[in-house]
Amino acid sequence: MSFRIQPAAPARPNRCQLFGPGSRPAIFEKMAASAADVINLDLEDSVAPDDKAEARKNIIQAIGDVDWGNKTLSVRINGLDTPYWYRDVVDLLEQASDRLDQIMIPKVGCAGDIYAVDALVTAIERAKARAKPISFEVIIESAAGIAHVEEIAAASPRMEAMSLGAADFAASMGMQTTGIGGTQENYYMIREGVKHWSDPWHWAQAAIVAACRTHGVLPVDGPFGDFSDDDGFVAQARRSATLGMVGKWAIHPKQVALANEVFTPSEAAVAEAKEILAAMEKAKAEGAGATVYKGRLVDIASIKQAEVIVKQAELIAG
Ligand SMILES: CC(=O)SCCNC(=O)CCNC(=O)[C@H](O)C(C)(C)COP(=O)(O)OP(=O)(O)OC[C@H]1O[C@@H](n2cnc3c(N)ncnc32)[C@H](O)[C@@H]1OP(=O)(O)O
Ligand SMILES: O=CC(=O)O
Ligand SMILES: [Mg+2]
Repeated sequence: MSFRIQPAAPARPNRCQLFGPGSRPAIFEKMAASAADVINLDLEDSVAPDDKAEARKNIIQAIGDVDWGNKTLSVRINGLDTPYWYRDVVDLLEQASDRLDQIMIPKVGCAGDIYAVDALVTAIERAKARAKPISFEVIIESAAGIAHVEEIAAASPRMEAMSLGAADFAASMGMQTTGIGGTQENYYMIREGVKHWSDPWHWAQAAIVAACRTHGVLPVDGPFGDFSDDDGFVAQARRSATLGMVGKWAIHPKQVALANEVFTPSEAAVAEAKEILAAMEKAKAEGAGATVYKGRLVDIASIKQAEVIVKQAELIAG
């Protein structure tokens, strides 16, 4: 371990982030009633330019009027390359109730993008004597974003979460696909005439996880566009969970239960983790740093691995 201890990420469940367009207020109550840990009301790409102002009003009203329970409530503002974002921030911070927890900043390309939003948010919070500071989450969805991912993760104490946005990421990278996440037909290796598909999102996800874990930020997998393909969603989510991500977006309500299931450690996984901890306690009492569990090595690093699973389960159980 480096001299610097790895900071813990925020201790709150983030298994599923359910999105809905701010221009579609009829679904807000349904979103609130869902089993998602995080709600993302959208002002950005699911809202047409002519509807931006109305969507802002809908969201500001719903933040105060709807019972969001104990969910993390977040609004995705427009990107810093648009004429909309400053008005999103000003109106949300000046007019929405303190129930708003978080702002999601899309298409971040460098730490300076976060600095700009932070400066504006901080000024309004001071002017309005806002009781609860707004936290930030960002989307890595451009070549610049992934190139500067670590400085972005470190950009502000407000930073709580970072998602991979597969759709815009693919476009920015010039990838030959219109699919949003998941298996890509042409990304395969071939051996003895048999195709073996590989994962084109893997490296970006791993870079995001490393940046997030270095700076105490929650790494999250973004959208999976084909909401008719449950198996594809689950396979993508399982890969993300295995890599260290804590949750995934749902762009349709049917994806919420799938994400919650994948990102909640199973009873069997928790039981095994606890058995490893017990085996290591016994080894320690006997003066050993390593022992054998089910025919395989476990040692002091295994304690940390097992604790990841046990702590995650405890966090979700509340
Ligand atoms: C690449 C990105 O940036 S992704 C993030 C931005 N995108 C978004 O926010 C899109 C979010 N999703 C949606 O807008 C919608 O789910 C759509 C357009 C994909 C599909 O909408 P619909 O055609 O209404 O879906 P469908 O008919 O299957 O809806 C089934 C039910 O779920 C409801 N519903 C649909 N979407 C949502 C949602 N996001 N949250 C809660 N409930 C929803 C519908 O109102 C309907 O309810 P009902 O049974 O009471 O009538
Ligand atoms: O905003 C999300 C994306 O995939 O793009
Ligand atoms: Mg996007």
